[in-house]
Parts: sequence; C-alpha cells; structure tokens
Amino acid sequence: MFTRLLNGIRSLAMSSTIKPDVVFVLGAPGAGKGTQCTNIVKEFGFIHLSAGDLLREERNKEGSEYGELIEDNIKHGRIVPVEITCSLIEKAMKKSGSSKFLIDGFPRNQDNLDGWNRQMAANVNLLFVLFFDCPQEVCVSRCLERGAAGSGRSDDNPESLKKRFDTYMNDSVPIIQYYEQQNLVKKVDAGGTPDEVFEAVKAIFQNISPSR
Ligand SMILES: Nc1ncnc2c1ncn2[C@@H]1O[C@H](COP(=O)(O)OP(=O)(O)O)[C@@H](O)[C@H]1O
Ligand SMILES: O=c1ccn([C@@H]2O[C@H](COP(=O)(O)OP(=O)(O)O)[C@@H](O)[C@H]2O)c(=O)[nH]1
Repeated sequence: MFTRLLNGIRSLAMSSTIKPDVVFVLGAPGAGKGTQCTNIVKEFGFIHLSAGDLLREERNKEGSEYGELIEDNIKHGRIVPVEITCSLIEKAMKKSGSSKFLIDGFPRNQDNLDGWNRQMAANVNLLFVLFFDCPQEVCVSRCLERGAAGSGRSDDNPESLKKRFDTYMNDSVPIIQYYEQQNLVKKVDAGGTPDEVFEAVKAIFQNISPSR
C-alpha cells in the first residue's frame, strides 16, 4: 500500500516536471547571432544566454579560478572545457526561472556536445538549432568593425579571428552537421541587413509551437 502510494507520488512528480524549451543558436563568429537573439527576445519572449558572454563574465569575476584559462582560450579562438561552460549555462537557466531559452554560441565542438548530452540534454526540450549562414569574408569584416568600434573584445583582431575561423570550420561545422542529420537545423541566410535577417528569423519563430 505504502509502496504503491510512493510510486504514485513519484510518477506524478515526474510527469509534472516541465522541461524548459531550448533553441541553440549557431553560426560563424560575426554571423549575427547576438544581434538576432536580441530581436527574438523582444518579440518572442525567450531568455538569451550567450555562452561567450557567460564565459567573459566569469573571466572578469574577481578571484575566478577559471579566469586565466578562459581568457587564454578566447584569445586563441579555442573552446573552453565543457564542464565550465555547461555549469555557467545551467546556473543561468536556473537563476532566470524562465522556461524558454536561446543558447547562443554553444555547443561548438564534440566536447561541448558530449558534455551537454551528459549533463543537460535529458532535462530540456531542444526545439531546434537556428543556424546563421554567412560568408566568411562578411563575418570577418563585421568582427573587425566591431573591434574597431570598441567592442573591447580580445579576440576581434585579425590574428584571433584566423584561429576562431579555423576552430569554427574544424570543430563547430561538424556539430551543425550532426544536428542537420537529425533534421533539427533551421537555416537562415545571415548575409543581408539585420532587418532582412530578422524577417527570416520571425517566419521561423511564428511557426513553432512551444511545448506549452
Ligand atoms: N545583418 C547584419 N549586417 C551587418 N552587420 C551586422 C549584422 N548583424 C550583426 N551585425 C554587426 O556585426 C557584428 C557581429 O554581430 P553579432 O550579432 O555580435 O555576431 P555574433 O554573435 O554571431 O558574433 C556586430 O557589430 C553587429 O552589430
Ligand atoms: O561555448 C562556448 C562559447 C564561446 N567560447 C569562447 O568564446 C569565444 C567567443 O565566442 P562568442 O560566441 O562570444 O563569439 P563569436 O565567436 O561567435 O563571435 C569563442 O571563440 C571561444 O573561445 C567557448 O569556449 N565556448
């Protein structure tokens, strides 16, 4: 009797656990991920979590044990170990209390993907992967302009950009292909003006039915 009651409570608790909706936002450095996430937040009420911003915030924290490691990776266009990034994402998700997230710039390599699958995948509802497709020369000039305009980023310079693109081509593109094989990728041409790109983004978000 007691066991049956306990099992009943357990299954009720499990069925009422609502998983948050997640959209991964991927694309080359400078493709416009952050810009379009800001638009999506305004129009569709998602919370924007940029993995890069979370890492930079952690790097800037006084006394952070990962500060140097994060900066070293960012400057050289390498990917920070997933345990650090995933924990920052998880913490930010919990803190926000929201149930709809844009996770921008993650997962970017196999280590990221494996870590996410180990730590988070079972607890979220991955809606799709929004992929901003943009020619490399356009992305590079946008990043250089962003640097010249005073982004203050230690990686918006020609040397770091070369490494960031090597990492993107070698490590991140295979992750996008992995999701493509699962029919989860929604591709947007990101070479136009911000307004043109957002028109295409809107068409995607207007057609999704969130899990609740
Ligand atoms: N469609 C666009 N056309 C021209 N410039 C853009 C466009 N989208 C973004 N930008 C600019 O390019 C730079 C990189 O955009 P950002 O959204 O930060 O890209 P990402 O997050 O992919 O690195 C920023 O300075 C931004 O203002
Ligand atoms: O999941 C992530 C996201 C970002 N980064 C690091 O942060 C940098 C900047 O990433 P961000 O997404 O902010 O900018 P982008 O390169 O897309 O313009 C990357 O080159 C990586 O070094 C990382 O290690 N893991």
